[in-house]
Amino acid sequence: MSDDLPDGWERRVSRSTGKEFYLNIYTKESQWDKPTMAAEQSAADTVQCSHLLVKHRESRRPSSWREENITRSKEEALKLLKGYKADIVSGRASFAELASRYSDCSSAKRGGDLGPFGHGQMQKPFEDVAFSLEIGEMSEPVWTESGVHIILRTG
Ligand SMILES: Cn1nc(-c2ccccc2)cc1C(=O)N[C@H](Cc1nc2ccccc2[nH]1)C(=O)O
Repeated sequence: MSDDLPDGWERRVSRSTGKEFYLNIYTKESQWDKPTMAAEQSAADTVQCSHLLVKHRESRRPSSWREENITRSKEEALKLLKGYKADIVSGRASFAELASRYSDCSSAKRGGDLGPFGHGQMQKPFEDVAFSLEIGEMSEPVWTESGVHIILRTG
């Protein structure tokens, strides 16, 4: 066990950003947030999701690749997100098309795909809904400190 890390985790530094991150030595999954529990020893407990995030002026970081200074209200963000979901459900647009165009997350460049992740890697409200979805299922709006999301489980 590293000095102050739970069993199974190692501290690493990102070559691109110089930021510290944490590596699960068993599953090779990485996360920005400092782990609080011993690392899972099986990759079985992971899901893969895409999401479309709409930020608002109270978001943890009210800025994105789309808009340097995000000033919309929470109510306006939710209204936008519900409109995107309606377009996806109706078949007027695909999830990836709208996420790549409108998501305030940098994963927009991958159609909203976040890749596989396990417990403890994403903000808890997001994780709880992501792990509750069946593959192919889309969530209702989910609030995190980043903003409001719709989540599509893909794996
Ligand atoms: C968790 N994460 N993965 C990526 C990502 C993944 C694949 C390719 C490019 C970026 C970006 C992020 C991220 O935290 N982005 C934040 C916004 C955000 N906050 C989130 C909270 C939960 C899940 C996804 C989230 N994305 C930002 O750009 O301000």
